[in-house]
Amino acid sequence: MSFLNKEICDGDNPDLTEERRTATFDTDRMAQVIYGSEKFAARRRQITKSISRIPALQDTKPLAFMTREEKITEACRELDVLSDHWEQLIYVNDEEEALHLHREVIGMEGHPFALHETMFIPTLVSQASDEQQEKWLGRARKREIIGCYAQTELGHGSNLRKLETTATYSPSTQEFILHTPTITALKWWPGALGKSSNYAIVMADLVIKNKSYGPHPFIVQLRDEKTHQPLPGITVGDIGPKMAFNGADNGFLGFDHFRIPRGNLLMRHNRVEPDGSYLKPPHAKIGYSSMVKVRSRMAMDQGLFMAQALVIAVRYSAVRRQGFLEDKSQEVKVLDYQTQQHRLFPSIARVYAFIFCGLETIQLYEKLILDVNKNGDTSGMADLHSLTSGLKSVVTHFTGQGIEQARMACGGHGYSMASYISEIYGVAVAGCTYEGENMVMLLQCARALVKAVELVEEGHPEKLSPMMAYLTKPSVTVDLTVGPEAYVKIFQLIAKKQAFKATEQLHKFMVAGDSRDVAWNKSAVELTKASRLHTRLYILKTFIRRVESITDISVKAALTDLLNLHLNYELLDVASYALADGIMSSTQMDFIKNQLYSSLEKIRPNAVSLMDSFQFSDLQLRSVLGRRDGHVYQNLFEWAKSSPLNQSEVLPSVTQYLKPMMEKSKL
Ligand SMILES: CCCCCCCCCCCCCCCCCCCCCC(=O)SCCNC(=O)CCNC(=O)[C@H](O)C(C)(C)COP(=O)(O)OP(=O)(O)OC[C@H]1O[C@@H](n2cnc3c(N)ncnc32)[C@H](O)[C@@H]1OP(=O)(O)O
Ligand SMILES: Cc1cc2nc3c(=O)[nH]c(=O)nc-3n(C[C@H](O)[C@H](O)[C@H](O)COP(=O)(O)OP(=O)(O)OC[C@H]3O[C@@H](n4cnc5c(N)ncnc54)[C@H](O)[C@@H]3O)c2cc1C
Repeated sequence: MSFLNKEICDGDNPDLTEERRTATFDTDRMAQVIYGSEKFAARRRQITKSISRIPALQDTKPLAFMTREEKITEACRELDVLSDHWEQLIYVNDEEEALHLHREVIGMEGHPFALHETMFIPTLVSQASDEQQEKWLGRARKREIIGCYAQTELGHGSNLRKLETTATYSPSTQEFILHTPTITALKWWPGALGKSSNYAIVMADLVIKNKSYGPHPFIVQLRDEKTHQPLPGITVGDIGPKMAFNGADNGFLGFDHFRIPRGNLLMRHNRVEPDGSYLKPPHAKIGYSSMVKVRSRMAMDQGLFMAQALVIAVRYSAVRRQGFLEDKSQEVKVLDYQTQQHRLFPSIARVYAFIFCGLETIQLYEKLILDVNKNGDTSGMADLHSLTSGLKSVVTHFTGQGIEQARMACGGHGYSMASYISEIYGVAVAGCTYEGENMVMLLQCARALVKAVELVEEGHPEKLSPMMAYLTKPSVTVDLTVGPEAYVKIFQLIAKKQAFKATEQLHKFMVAGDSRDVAWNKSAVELTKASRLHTRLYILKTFIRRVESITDISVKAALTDLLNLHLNYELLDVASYALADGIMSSTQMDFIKNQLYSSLEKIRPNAVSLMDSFQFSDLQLRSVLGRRDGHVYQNLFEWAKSSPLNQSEVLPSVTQYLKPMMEKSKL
């Protein structure tokens, strides 16, 4: 059966058309699985089509040739055009549609509303009282004001309890006095803070009558709404160019005894009364919920970053011909090399795995916020925190690796900014740092694991959350030919062993006299290993659950091949643990390897379509190598010709220096 879409393929590179002809499934159906529903997958296509009909939303010149100022201006121009067409393009206030619109039109290099949508509004939704929402949320949603999330300081990011910015309550005036006492207390890094935002959520240490209550969120106006000048008492600016994200004005911010009304402390869960008495929140970490929101989205977002790089690399690998196999009359597509498949296909499997996890964690967060806001029920917070802490660390790490492999898989052209892969890499790996540095977050996940192991050791396995239940599983011999469940069992044993070993090491140091903190630090590497295994087990199980639930037979078959590749690749990747503990034999290792290689062959005919199914437009991809039509070489030449260096034949650097130098040498 062929699922070739004639309309799209006419005039495409015949090598790509051939790939699309061999697909065994319908890419529209696969898109429904990727994007969670038929409705949203269809809406995405509809929005993409509408965007393509608005000339002002097409790219003006390649981003690679723009300065930072030009990138920022271009993003703002696009935002302005978008806001004129907002209601005609998407359902207002639909978060997923808005995200798609931004991703496609503005791309990934950042824009003034990125933090407004991802952290400013979500903080108002989760932390502001009804009265406060009445005052600010509507204005924020209508984009009358632009906000960001200012938490990290020059001296502290990971350790929130040591943030130095203070918000001291003055009962006589019923105001908070925001102050930056030292240079290290300057807010540093917040996206869109430097030049674009006129409001911010500021995390500051709440101080009442000389007592510190720790970091709390405040809404703060930074700039005059008419002139956009910083208000007196505020120092604000851009922190300069970064590895990527250069369309964003990450900023610094300092306060000089800057006064805000009492009502600017976000008071949904805690309160400061006029006399300065403090009402505690129902959970000590409820003020951290905006971070949990972004972390809960990161499996999806990182999956989509890696997907973009892989669309580019897989399509390019199907049009790039180099070397020979049997037939010496024509060079082969590089995608036919086993090494190329081994470089790319496991990452394709991870993309799908991360996205399926992301769909779940986004829903878990939405449910949690509903429970907290409607019923004051915070019981889900600890589990979601440990899950998303592990997940953000694991997915960002593998996404970075996968994108870098995709770049190398494109040979020399991958290194050119025409591929756009270097930009995707730079943007994606920021995720290893933002929303909690990966090691720090793996150690947060480990706290929950150690607690769970201790419960088992203390004879209370019934108190374990479902995610931790595997810690009670007995060791068994497993027959891998049985299918996915057998792989899960082995993975569970490996993860369980590591969790117990790391906890044992921690306890050993404590018994020897170390404090828990010191013992924790001496066991930290082992603890992070346990967190990674625990998280990878979760990802693996989600992948299996999702594939089992699919009803379309051809889509399910294609994803089953991908799942089998994932199971074998993941198990092989952690085989050293299994071998060391005698969980797996070397014969089983050979079985896994053979399964892995045969999965590569099965996936090969579907590779292009597995990536086409993400239905990224060329506008969103911004890649000469990854174009849907596969006309790579002509367009690379056009792209190079548009380089500013090629706008004149003789550059000033030549007339000013090289020519005189050569003339001098002739004398
Ligand atoms: C229409 C709209 C459409 C659009 C809508 C769009 C929607 C969204 C789209 C999104 C897409 C984005 C893509 C691109 C844009 C990217 C931009 C980049 C953004 C980057 C932003 C940032 O980068 S923003 C700063 C993040 N900065 C951190 O991330 C600091 C890490 N640092 C900590 O987060 C704390 O410092 C740390 C370590 C927990 C210790 O906190 P700490 O010291 O207070 O606590 P302890 O360690 O002592 O822990 C004591 C006990 O608290 C427990 N616990 C701790 N946290 C908990 C919690 N949250 N919930 C429950 N429980 C918690 C813990 O588990 C312990 O429990 P136990 O005692 O039982 O073991
Ligand atoms: C692109 C980008 C966008 C950002 N956007 C925002 C934003 O919008 N708003 C905002 O407030 N912030 C933002 N940030 C800041 C970001 O959240 C912090 O950089 C991040 O939380 C890490 O903190 P840090 O820089 O203090 O790292 P550090 O904690 O200084 O990390 C340095 C090293 O120390 C290690 N380390 C630190 N603590 C521990 C520990 N307890 N145990 C073991 N190892 C440890 C880390 O693992 C790391 O290797 C952004 C950052 C980036 C890169």
